[in-house]
Amino acid sequence: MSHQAIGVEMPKPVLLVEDLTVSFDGFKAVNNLTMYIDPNEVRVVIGPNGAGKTTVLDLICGKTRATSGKIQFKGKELMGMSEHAIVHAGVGRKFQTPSIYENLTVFENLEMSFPRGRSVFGALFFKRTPDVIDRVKAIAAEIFLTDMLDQTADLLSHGQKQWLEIGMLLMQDPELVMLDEPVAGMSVSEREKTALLIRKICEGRSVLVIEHDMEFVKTIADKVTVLHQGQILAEGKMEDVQSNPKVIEVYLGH
Ligand SMILES: Nc1ncnc2c1ncn2[C@@H]1O[C@H](COP(=O)(O)OP(=O)(O)OP(=O)(O)O)[C@@H](O)[C@H]1O
Repeated sequence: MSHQAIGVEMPKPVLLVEDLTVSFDGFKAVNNLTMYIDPNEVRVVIGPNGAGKTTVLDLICGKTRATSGKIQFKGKELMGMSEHAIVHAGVGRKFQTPSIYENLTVFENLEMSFPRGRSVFGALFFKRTPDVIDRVKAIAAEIFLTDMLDQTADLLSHGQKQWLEIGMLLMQDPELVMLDEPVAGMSVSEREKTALLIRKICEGRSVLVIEHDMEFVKTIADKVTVLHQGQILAEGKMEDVQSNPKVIEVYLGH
């Protein structure tokens, strides 16, 4: 038997985070964090308030500079790159606060996020070509807003605005999508649809989500990482993490 036949082929992680630390005036908000995210994986980061979850996303998207460690995306080091270059490399992030244009239609909001529409010249000479229209329509269908394409965004419900923002990220076809508390403030039915949406968008890309709603986490997560005081307390399948006594003590038991 050859050696190759013995080993099981592991997927190469899309995102590799190793020994990541950020210190704010000596306080380590993220402390020696190592995690790997696979292609097509939905990873959910949970943990108590102040555990460092948002800071991890800030570090990956270049908003905050790490003190030390590695962040590699598809083999490319992201540390030291500008936020813009990180987006360009294929990492999209949705923040908690919406950044849609309320007085533009759903169509226009999506259209503006098409990569060609983004530079000054792109915006000036932007043409509503069939490929743009097709892409806007395809994304609108994914985010449940086909019937709202001609409505201005201010008429959308809170949940629909959140979907629109996810749609604007998807227009750029990122390979890693990061979502910070995507279902906060949503109704039960909007949560269910958001879960479907996340399970759909992880086909062909990876999704990293911060979430507090455990019922929602159960429905979307391939794997869960529990953060506590900037470090990983536990990691694995939701069932295992949920029954982990350490996790119950610091987080789920409260
Ligand atoms: N720029 C900063 N300067 C100083 N301290 C910071 C900074 N950013 C975050 N922190 C601190 O780092 C810790 C982790 O914060 P972070 O927002 O990442 O936690 P979190 O797990 O996302 O919490 P929550 O669930 O409340 O959103 C907190 O104690 C916070 O006050």
